[in-house]
Amino acid sequence: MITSPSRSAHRKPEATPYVDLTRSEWSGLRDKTPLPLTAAEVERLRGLGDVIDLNEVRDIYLPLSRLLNLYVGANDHLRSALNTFLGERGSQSGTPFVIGVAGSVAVGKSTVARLLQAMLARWPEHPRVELVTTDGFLLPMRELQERGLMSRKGFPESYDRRALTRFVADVKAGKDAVTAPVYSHLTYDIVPGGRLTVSRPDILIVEGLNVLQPALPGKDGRTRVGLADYFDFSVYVDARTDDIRGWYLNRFKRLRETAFQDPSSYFRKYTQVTEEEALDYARTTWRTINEPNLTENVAPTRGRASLVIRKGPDHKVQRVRLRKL
Ligand SMILES: Nc1ncnc2c1ncn2[C@@H]1O[C@H](COP(=O)(O)OP(=O)(O)O)[C@@H](O)[C@H]1O
Ligand SMILES: CC(C)(COP(=O)(O)O)[C@@H](O)C(=O)NCCC(=O)O
Repeated sequence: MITSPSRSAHRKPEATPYVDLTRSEWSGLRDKTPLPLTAAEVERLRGLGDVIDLNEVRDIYLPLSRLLNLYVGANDHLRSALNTFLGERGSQSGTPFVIGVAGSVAVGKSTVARLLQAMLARWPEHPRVELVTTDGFLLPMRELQERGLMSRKGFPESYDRRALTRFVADVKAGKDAVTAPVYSHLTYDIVPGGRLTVSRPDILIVEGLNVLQPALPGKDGRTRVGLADYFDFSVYVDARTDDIRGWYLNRFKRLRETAFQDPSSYFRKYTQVTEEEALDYARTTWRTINEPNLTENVAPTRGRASLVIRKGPDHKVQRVRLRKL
């Protein structure tokens, strides 16, 4: 009797634009890239509560540094092809390669961004790497209060998104001395008169909660060019929401013993109450601000990232998903 093969045997593997790699598969892709940082340098770049060490740098961030070096080189070729085509209308000189780093509050994206900055700057092809965090583009506290947005801090509407996009567009266009406002975690506000200047870097890293958000349509209903449209590559730092919540609360506890003690800290009042009372405030902030923002705005942008790095409960990266199409 002839039996037909089961349906599933015939089913083609589902087409996906991603390649999923385990930690060890990904770490094997570092090839012979040398380790450019010392343990002391990694220590200096590590954020509060993060556990990144030299093993993590070797296994996770070296392959990424190698991949990005290859991408920057390929992008230069593409740029010269475009310049040849455009002739006089092409850009005068190289435009920076722009990398977005996205993820929840307290997921550790600033450590990832700082590590990438240090590692990418060691390549002779692109030594000038600038890092900008989007918190500088938050509306000043007074304006957030006036608009009733204090409990929406970090949500897309709490930023001057137009200024942020203009900033990245200007850097990408190769303008000299482009400036951005500066935020202070200490005062929980924009630093009055503070400016950060970026001058024609080889690479610009833009780190923040909402960097992968699509642009809102204009008043005429037309789509606008958004921040992420200027990215040549993007990284989403991912983890289970419960783990991130734990990291947020732990960090709050440790900040209470350190940065909050500073008389100019906005959070100084939480050093004057019991730890339990302070933690109650942090739990409420997580539940009413950071978690809804993660669920409604940040996590839905994950699929737009060129690379998703997934951390386990111990902060160590377990899996990596790279966009290949
Ligand atoms: N209230 C605070 N006071 C001082 N530093 C803070 C405070 N909140 C966050 N930070 C620091 O600011 C940096 C950015 O934090 P965050 O925006 O939560 O992003 P992530 O944890 O993903 O890097 C971290 O290095 C963190 O330790
Ligand atoms: C400043 C932040 C919005 C992060 O901004 P980002 O650098 O991602 O633009 C965040 O750290 C924050 O302060 N969130 C408000 C709720 C809280 O106090 O945790």
